[in-house]
Formats: sequence, C-alpha cells, structure tokens
Amino acid sequence: MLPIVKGNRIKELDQQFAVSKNITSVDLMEQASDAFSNWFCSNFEDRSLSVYVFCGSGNNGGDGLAIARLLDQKGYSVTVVYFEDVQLCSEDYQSNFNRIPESVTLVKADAWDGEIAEGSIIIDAVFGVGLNRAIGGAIHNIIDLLNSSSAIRLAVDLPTGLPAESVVDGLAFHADFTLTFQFPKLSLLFPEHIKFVGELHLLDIGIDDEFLEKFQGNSFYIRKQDILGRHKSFHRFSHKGDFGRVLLIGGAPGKLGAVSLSSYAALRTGSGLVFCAPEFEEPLEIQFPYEEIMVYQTRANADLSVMDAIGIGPGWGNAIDPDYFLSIMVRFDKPMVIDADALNLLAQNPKLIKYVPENSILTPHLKEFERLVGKMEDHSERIESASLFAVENKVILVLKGAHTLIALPDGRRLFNSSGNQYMATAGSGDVLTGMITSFLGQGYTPENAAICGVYQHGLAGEMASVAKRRGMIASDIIEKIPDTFIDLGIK
Ligand SMILES: NC(=O)C1=CN([C@@H]2O[C@H](COP(=O)(O)OP(=O)(O)OC[C@H]3O[C@@H](n4cnc5c(N)ncnc54)[C@H](O)[C@@H]3O)[C@@H](O)[C@H]2O)[C@@H](O)CC1
Ligand SMILES: [K+]
Repeated sequence: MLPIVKGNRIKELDQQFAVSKNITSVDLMEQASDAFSNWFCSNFEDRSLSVYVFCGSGNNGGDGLAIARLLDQKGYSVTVVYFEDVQLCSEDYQSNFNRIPESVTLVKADAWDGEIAEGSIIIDAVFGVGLNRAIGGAIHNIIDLLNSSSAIRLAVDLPTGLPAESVVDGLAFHADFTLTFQFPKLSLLFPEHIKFVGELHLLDIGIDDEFLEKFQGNSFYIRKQDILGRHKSFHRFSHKGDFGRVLLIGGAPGKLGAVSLSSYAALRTGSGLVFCAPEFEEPLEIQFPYEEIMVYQTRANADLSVMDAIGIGPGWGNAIDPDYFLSIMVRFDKPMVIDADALNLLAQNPKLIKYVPENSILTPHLKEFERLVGKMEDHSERIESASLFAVENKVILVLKGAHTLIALPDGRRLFNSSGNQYMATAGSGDVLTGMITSFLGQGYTPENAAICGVYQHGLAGEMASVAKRRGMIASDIIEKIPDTFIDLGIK
C-alpha cells in the first residue's frame, strides 16, 4: 500500500532520494515538473491557451517556474507572476528562475495588472507542503482574485493554504484539479477540503514505493494494485459451501429495502448462500425482491454457528431490545459486520461495546460515528478518534465518506481511492455492508474483507456512474459488482 508520508518529512525524503539516485534536488524538481507538464499537455491539448503560473518563494514556486519553462517549450503562452525577490527564495527556485526563457512573461505580483484573459488556465505554485502559517497580505489578495476567476484552476502538489495534515485555517486556493507528487498528502483526503482540491491526481515522479516505505508512518492509500493479492481464488471443484453462508440481520416493517440491498449485494459479491433475518412477527411470510435470498429466524435459540459471517443493522429499526443484540453477539462470537441501527444501539448502550467480537467491522457514516463517540471539530480529529476507537476496542472501524477511512486495530489508517460523489445515494452503505459480509463469509481475514469491500464498492460505483451519473441508485452499484472482479483480474 502507498505510504502517505507526513509533510514535515518530505524535505528529508527528497534529499535522501536524490542522494540515493545520484541526482540533485533540482533534478528531482525537474522530474516533478515534467510529470506535471505531461499531464497538462494530455489534458489541455489546445496550445493557443494562455497559462498563468503563480510562484511562491519555496520549492513549490520552484516547481512552478520549471513548469512555466516546460509549457512554454510546448507552445503555450505563459505568464509567471512571482512574489519575492529572487535572492530571498530557495536555492532550487533560484536555479529555475535563472532558466526562465525570454518568451515567458515574468511579472512581479505588485506590478501585475490582475488581468487574466478569458479561457485561460491558472496554475497555483505559491505554497505546497512548506506552508507554515495562514495566508495573508498580497498573496491573500491574489488568491482571492484567482478564486473568483472563471479560468480553470490547477494546483501543484497542494492547493495553497492547505496545511499537509490539518484542516485549513483561513483562505485557500480553490483548485479544479490538484496534481500531487507521488502520494497524496493527508489533508487532500479530508471531506472539508473537497472544494479546494477538486479532482485529485497522483503524479509519479520516480520515487519507488520501497523508498517511500522508509518514511512511512501509520497512514496509507489503497490503490487498485493493492486489491488482487488480497483475494482468495476458487477452483472449478469449489462448491457453494466454499463461498460461504452469510446472514444479514435487519429490516423491520416498512424498512425492508436496506437489508434486501445488503443481501443482494452479498449474492453479487459471491456468497454461496445468503440468509436474511428481518424483524417481523411472521418473517417466513416475507417476500424478498430477489428470490435467491432465504429467510432465517434468529430469535430463541436459532443456531448462529452455522453461519460463516453475519452483517447486522440495515433497516433494523429503533425498537430492538439491546439484550437481543447482545445475545446475537455472544452466540455468534466471531467477527461480524455492524452497521446502521446496530451502531445506533451501540451508541445508546455503550456497555454493549465490550461484547462486540474482536476484529468485527463497524461501518458508520460520519453522523453514526459521532453518535458513537461524541461530536468532533473536524476530520483530522475524526481520524484520530476513529483510530483510537479501533485500537481500544480491537475492531476495524470503516468511516464512510469520500476517501473512506479503514482504521485497523493495530493503529494503521487506510484511505480509499475509489468512488465518487454519485455514490451519495440512499442504500449505498447497505450495499457496502453486504459486500464486506460476503468477503468475510468467503473466508477472508476481516482486514482483507474490509479493504476489498471498500475498494470494490467504490469501483462499482464509479463504473455504474459512467452511464447513470447523478441518476445512479444503490442497485445500480450492485449490478456492477461482478464487473469489478473482471476489471481487477479476480477469478
Ligand atoms: N517529493 C516531493 O514531494 C517533491 C516536492 N517538491 C516541491 O517542494 C514543495 C515543498 O517545498 P518547500 O519545502 O520549499 O515549501 P513551500 O514551497 O511550500 O513553501 C515554503 C516557503 O514559503 C514560506 N511560507 C510558508 N507559509 C507561508 C505563508 N503563509 N506566507 C508566506 N510565506 C510562507 C516558508 O517560509 C518557505 O520560505 C512541495 O510541495 C513540492 O511542490 C518538488 O520540487 C520535488 C519533489
Ligand atoms: K500549490
């Protein structure tokens, strides 16, 4: 998995990497700027475009100067607006300042007329990971102006104003696209920052994963290549028992949809047998929209040990006796998936938490999580608190949202890269519960079940949204689950 290196270690990482490859830091800056300009050329093919590059005094500004030179070479008409006298800037900035060709218009910010031609592109290379205070003065005024411009806005590494690990305080650049080097900086994944980050792209600047691992902390980014190796493969003599027998507990009168979606998602994720236990007087009379789903009774002394996995909570309602929930956890006594109304029961009865089987997977959205642990200031606090919860209670906490966080009991924090805004639709979370329960029932470790479930749920959403966009609904996501296996090369 890709390490998310902390901002304050990046300078040291760059230096050590350059030494290990026998290159200079300005060579590494060139590699980064080259990756940026290549991305730029393949996404904005029209060479008659005007490009404005705004450069701060550090190495982010140095990147900007190198990018300006490279884009000028490719035929765009480039203007650089810079803020600081060159002798006050970083060494690599100075090298690149001296290499700016005459064909680039160079103008100091205090002499700039503030005009940006219609249809231009703005590149923000004011500050990156070196930001150490809120934006003020002339830079504040210019960022404000850029944010109100109708031009397309791109940020180099980080939108100016975003600290690498915490939530923005004051003004920041509003990018339509953020092109970050090698790995995402943590704050690019915060929901509060979506409006500043826009579309996030990682640019490979040649630093290999093995080298990055020397600088790894506890945060990682889940990419496509991390998924295949976590899957089990089945052979042609496998029978439905090998694919697991799972039970989804949930659904109450008038609320059968959620648990039906979870059950159907489990079937599409590969479960051999899917049972559902709805909270009805006469559950056996329930007709599910999918006839492959079988009804199970969990009341009294029903044998839960025959199940390979249980997912509990979707549409369960708010009239469940906490002792009944307790009896299910105690009787099953293996990792289970806990969602929705089952999470609310835990929030209302905190004494139950210690009975949650070790390594269970809890899947709250932000509100459910706050019900569980209390109100939080921002996402940075939420991440810490989710991780603490996972470690203290020896569970996996999946905090759903853009870049869903998987907090593991050993303290690692994994951030998802798949999915998009169209997945914010009713029932999307119920689908995830079914998918994770299904993998758990197929014999995956809880960690792998959570990772594969979260990643493929996002991928299925991306695939479904190609044709459906904002019209996508939860069952469209389910229909695309099989395609995610094909896309990832999973048998
Ligand atoms: N592997 C990588 O990540 C690479 C990083 N490079 C670039 O280097 C950047 C980091 O460079 P630096 O460490 O020089 O940091 P920055 O360029 O982000 O900014 C540092 C400078 O800005 C000043 N500053 C910070 N906040 C300010 C504020 N609010 N108002 C006024 N001045 C402020 C600092 O005192 C310092 O002089 C990265 O973001 C990236 O763009 C690339 O050049 C090469 C590879
Ligand atoms: K920037």
